[in-house]
This record gives sequence, structure tokens and C-alpha cells, in this order.
Amino acid sequence: MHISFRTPLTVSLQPSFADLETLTSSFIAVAALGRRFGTPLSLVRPTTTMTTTLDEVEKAAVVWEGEILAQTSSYSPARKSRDDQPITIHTDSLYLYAYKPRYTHSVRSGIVKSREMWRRTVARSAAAAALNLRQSRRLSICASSTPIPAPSIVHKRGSDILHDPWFNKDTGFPMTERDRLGLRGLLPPRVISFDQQYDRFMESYHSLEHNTKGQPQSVVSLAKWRILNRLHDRNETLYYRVLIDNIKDFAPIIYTPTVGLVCQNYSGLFRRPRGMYFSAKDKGEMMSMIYNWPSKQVDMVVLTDGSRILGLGDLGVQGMAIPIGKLDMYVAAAGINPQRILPIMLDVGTNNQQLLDNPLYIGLRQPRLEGDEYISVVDELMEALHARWPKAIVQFEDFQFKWAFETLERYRKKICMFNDDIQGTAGVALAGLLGTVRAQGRPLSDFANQKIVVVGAGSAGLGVLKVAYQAAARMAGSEAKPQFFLLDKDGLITKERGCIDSAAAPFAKDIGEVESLGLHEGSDLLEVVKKVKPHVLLGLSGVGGVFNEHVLRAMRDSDSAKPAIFAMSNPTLNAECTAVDAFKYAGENIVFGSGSPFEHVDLGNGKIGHVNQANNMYLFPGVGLGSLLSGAHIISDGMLQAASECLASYMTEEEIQMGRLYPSIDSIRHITAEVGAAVVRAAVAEELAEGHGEVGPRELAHMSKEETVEYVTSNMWYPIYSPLVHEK
Ligand SMILES: NC(=O)c1ccc[n+]([C@@H]2O[C@H](COP(=O)([O-])OP(=O)(O)OC[C@H]3O[C@@H](n4cnc5c(N)ncnc54)[C@H](O)[C@@H]3O)[C@@H](O)[C@H]2O)c1
Ligand SMILES: O=C(O)C[C@H](O)C(=O)O
Repeated sequence: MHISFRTPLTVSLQPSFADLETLTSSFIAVAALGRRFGTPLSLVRPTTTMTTTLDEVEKAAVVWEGEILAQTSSYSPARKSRDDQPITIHTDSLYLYAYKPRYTHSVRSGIVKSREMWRRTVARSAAAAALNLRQSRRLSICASSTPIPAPSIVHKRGSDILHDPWFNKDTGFPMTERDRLGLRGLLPPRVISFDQQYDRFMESYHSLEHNTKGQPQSVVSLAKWRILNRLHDRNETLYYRVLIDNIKDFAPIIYTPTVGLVCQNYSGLFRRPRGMYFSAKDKGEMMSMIYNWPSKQVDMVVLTDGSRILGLGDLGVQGMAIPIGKLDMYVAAAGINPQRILPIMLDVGTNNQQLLDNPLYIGLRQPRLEGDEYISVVDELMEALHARWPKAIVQFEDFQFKWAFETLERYRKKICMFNDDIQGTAGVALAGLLGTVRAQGRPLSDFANQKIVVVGAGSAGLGVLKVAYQAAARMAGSEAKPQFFLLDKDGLITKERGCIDSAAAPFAKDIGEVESLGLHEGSDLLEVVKKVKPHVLLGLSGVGGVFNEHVLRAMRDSDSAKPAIFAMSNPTLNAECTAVDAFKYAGENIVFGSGSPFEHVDLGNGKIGHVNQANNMYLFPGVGLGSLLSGAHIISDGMLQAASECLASYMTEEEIQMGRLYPSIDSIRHITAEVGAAVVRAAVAEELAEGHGEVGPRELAHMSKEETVEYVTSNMWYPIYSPLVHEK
């Protein structure tokens, strides 16, 4: 397809394709482009051989301004012309024209029965088309016909700018800017466009892929991480563009699972600092240290103390790669401006002897602080953060069990924070559990009758069980007696257990109930699966392979015709089982999800075992962005529940039947917009929303659901080179 800019406000599409759907998604993509640049774009109907008539396009054209207006026949903005003449469809910037044969009837009749489904399909094709357009590199944003993006103010000049990844454009600085900013002579003479820079990076990435073929996976993954990290350190705009455009390929490098390997090797890989480091030695200094951060505004903080990094345990200061990776996902998925993110490592020591013995370890070489000493350091950091950026959202990440719950309870009513491992994971898992009920062809209310075995009674497992019980109670009333079973390293947890953690106690089973099933306190996993015959087996234990062949085979006798297996622990080697083993031993009819990505499984006979990535990345970006835009001063259970319900209802019936419980990561910006909007609306409903920037609580309260999605989307940052203006 060829796209050219004819006048400042007209985009001409001349596709070489012949199907209407592709045309439609191009229309949508162009309109989305218009929105991004804040300008209405006109669409020129291409001259092309299409398998349909113009009349059909017009009849099916609907206006999508957040909401689909069903009566398209009464609103037909398209000007008719002879069929062999191009027709111009003038749009106001927000109007999208779309056609989807399956839904034509509903649209015509004025009743959009599957409005949600339709809207998602359209939005997804828009995302795909936008991606294609960007990838095909025809969408040259420096074409003279496009509006000029808003400038960025820079307080430095000359080589200082080249060394600042926020502002650096490498060879992409136009001559006028080189003059203005004292860069002339500091760069080779030729100006290379953003697209050419993009291509050059992707070319070197692909040759790295080619050159490392056959080498061990860890070597290849680290080499990929390095090349991306170097770009991140040099030119953030280009980095985020390649990340967003190739999210499916790059998320496993900058995020789970490679980020685990990076943490394990961080002292050796460390070259250039990113984010802030606070340590036990900084006690008393944090309030002033926080002002060392160069950015005036911070929207999103991800904080860890490195004590439980994925399923890899205590990695001390080396856990810093986790907040960095999570915040990269915030930029990619939620469009948080990278100048407003702050990864923080709170180094209170480590109990990992190997690290303490490593002369090159870059963290404090002392055992972890405990008790009051520990909590007073976290308190001080929270105070400092809140004093400088009272509106920033703080995400607690990868804290060991005992501090995860305590810090959550300590701060959640005081500042706008959440714990991703407890609350983010719970929301994603609940969406998967509800999806499983739908996949079984049962009504959602049947959730309360599901037999669910949760393996792992840590932050994540307990978070999941808490929301699962709440959901069951919502569906079946407080009398509901769900059959949820919880195991930890000592087996099935019952009320007989001596010394049970208070967070786990509410989920311990009555001994009578388990005995009636032939089980006892501490029954092992295989026994439990054999006796309970669960509908769902969900692992958050951090123990690789704990769903072994015997356990998986036992799932064949599940009481469900379509049992679900979630091996949610990370990284890949810590997953409770692989996707291949799950389909091989538990049968082809299962629904499968894993925290780390696995390839779909070829089941033979042309059948594919679908792998869902059951990872909290589908939720935390929307929770963070929605909370930020709502201006709520805390993150309530209701806001989190809304996020989870939004994700749970995201997939169509058809997708669910195919075993797809979560969307593809390619559409993560769209999912995040929907989740973010659900969070905003929940904050409004609970009267927690105080507004953000120019948009106050009243405006938020008056937005329709679709307008809220639009509002969230329009607040997403997108990487383009903006003109730099120097200010002293
Ligand atoms: N997919 C996701 O989005 C997601 C989100 C959060 C956590 N996780 C993963 O979940 C895992 C656990 O995280 P956490 O924060 O709950 O850790 P945690 O340390 O708080 O809890 C681990 C739990 O697993 C139990 N356990 C250990 N060995 C076991 C065994 N052999 N059988 C049964 N239970 C066993 C422990 O007793 C403990 O209760 C990690 O691997 C983490 O990466 C995944
Ligand atoms: O980091 C992830 O991929 C998910 C989760 O937060 C985890 O700790 O495993």
C-alpha cells in the first residue's frame, strides 16, 4: 500500500490490496494518525479493484466516536460520486469509518448487538494496520505536509544534548536544530531520518539474530538485551519506537523472561545508571536525595527491594532490572512519558551469600535489614517520594512475602500505590479463571462451583485466592462455599496446620472437608489433584516442573471436560510446567496459560494448542495509567476489580472457545486503554477521582465509557522526534 500526503490535511491511500477489511483498517489507522497529531485527516477513497461496491461501503460506514452510532443510513458523511472516481470522505478527526461484513446486519438494523465485540475487532485491526503502516515505513512523519509536533524544552546545549538519551536524536538532528543548539560540527554532515535510523537499528538487530544462531538461548537473549539496552542508553525516542512497533518480539527481552537473566548478571552487565538507588546507608538523607532526580515531574514509580525477583529469590541490588523492565512496559503499553518514570531500587542488603561473596557485586554487602529497621527505611523513602511528587503512582514489585503484604497494608490508604504481585497478578488470574468458565460453556455464575487448586501460598497465590473468593461471593452470595484448595511447599493447607501465616489462614480448609475427600493436612499435590479432580490447576510457586508428568496426567480425570492449567511462575525455567508437557500429558482439550511466553504447541493433525501468557503485564499498565488520570489519591479494591473485569470481558466468545483467554500482546495499548478507562470510571463511581491536569472530576464524571477510553488513549505518549527549544 502506498500512502502519500497530498495537502496538509489529506491523506491519499492507494492500496494494492483488494479486500475491504484491509481498506477499513487503513481508514482507521489514518484517523488514529490524525488524532495523534491532533488534526483531522481526510481520507481519499482509493481507486482499486475491490470485491465490493462503493454503495456497500457507504451503507456499512459507521461513525465511531468512542461509540458506534448504529443508524448509519441516517448519517452518511460520504459524498457519492461515480464509481470510477475517487470519493473523498471528510472526517472530523475522531470519526472512523469501518466495515465488518459479519456485523453489517446489526449495523443496518440500528441494533448493535455485539457492540463490544465489534468495537474491539475494529480497534484491533486499527492497531494492526497502524503497526503495518509504521513498519512499512511509509508513514513519514517528517513529510512536510504533516503538522509539526509540540516542541520540547531543553536546558542544555551542544554535546550535553547528544549525551542525554531523552533529547538525543543522533544523526537525526535537522540542520536548523544543529545551528540552534550548538550541535553543528559535532555530528556527521548528513541528516538521517527517523525512519532510516529505525531501519538501521532493525537491520543490526536482525544480523545479530542471524549471527547468534545456534548459540545457547541465554547467550542469544543477553546479546539481544545488550543491543536494546545500548539504544535505550543513547536515544530513548528511537528505543521506545522500536519497542512499541515490535512489542511481541522485544517484550520477552526487556521484560520477562530475559529480565530474570539480566538480574542474575546485573553486576557484570551494569554500565550506566538508570533510575535511583536508595540504600540503608542513606537513612536520614532520602528527603534531600529525592531532589537529585533531574525530572521535575514523575508520574509512575516502580520500586523493589530485590528480595523476591521472579522465582529467582533474593538478588539484592541486582533486582533493579525489574523496575526498569516494568516501566518500559508502562511506556510501551500505557504510553507513560518516559521522562516521567522513575525506577527505584531500595537496597537494604541481601541474604544471598553468593552475591555477598562476589567482589564485583554492586550493592550493599550486608545482610538484609529486618523488623523496625527495615520498615523505617521504607517509610522514609515513601515520605520523600510523596513530598516531591504527591500525585505519582507507586508500584511495589518483587518484595518478599512478609514485606509485600505488610507494606501494602501500611501505605495503601495513605498514598496512591499498589502491589503488582499481589493485586496485579490477582486481577489477571481472575480474568483467566472467568475465561475458563466461559471456555467450558458455562455461565459465569458457575465460577463459585469451580474446583480450583492453587499451588503456592505466597504474595501472588494468596492475592489470587482473595479475589477468587470475593468474586464467588459476588456471584453466589456470602453463603457460597467455593471449593478452592491451597498448597504451599508443605502441601495442602488446612486449619490443622500449626504456625500458619495470618495472610494464608483465611484460605486454610476445614479438616473435615478435606478428610471427606480422602485428604489430610499437608497432602501432596498429586494426591490433591487425584482426589479433588479440579477444574483448574494454578501454579504460583516459583518451582519449575512441579506440575510433573504424574500431576498433569491426573488432570485428565478432571471433572471438567476442558480443564485449565496455569503455570504462572517466572521466568521460563521456574514455570510449573512447559506448554508442550501440559498438552502432551494433560490432553489436547486443556486451556493453558503461563507467566512466561511459550510457543503455541503443534498438536498434529493441523491442530494447535494455544498458549496464553497469563502475566500481570495485561493489567498493571492500565491500573497505573487509569489511577494517574483519575487523580485518585488511593487505589481502591473497586478500581482493581474494574480492571480485572474489563480484562475478563475483553475476549470474544469465539476467541474464548478457541482457548484464548488473553489478547495478543500486539494489542496491548488498546487493552491498556480499556483497562485504564475502567479504572478511571471506577474511581469516579467511588468518588475518589480528583482529576488530572486540565480535566477535573466533573469532566471525568460526564464522560461516557467510550469517551473515557478516548480520553485515556489521547493521554498516551508516542515516540516521535519533537523540535527542541533551548531555554536557559
Ligand atoms: N504470571 C504472573 O503475572 C506472576 C505474577 C506474580 C508472581 N508470579 C510468579 O509466582 C511465583 C511466586 O511468587 P510469590 O511472590 O507468590 O512468591 P512467594 O515467595 O511469596 O511464594 C511462593 C510460595 O510457593 C510455595 N512453594 C514453594 N515450593 C513449593 C512446592 N514445591 N509446592 C507448592 N508450593 C511451593 C511457598 O511455600 C510459597 O508459599 C514467582 O515465580 C513469580 O515469578 C507470576
Ligand atoms: O514480572 C513478571 O513477569 C510477573 C510478575 O510480576 C513476577 O514477579 O513474576
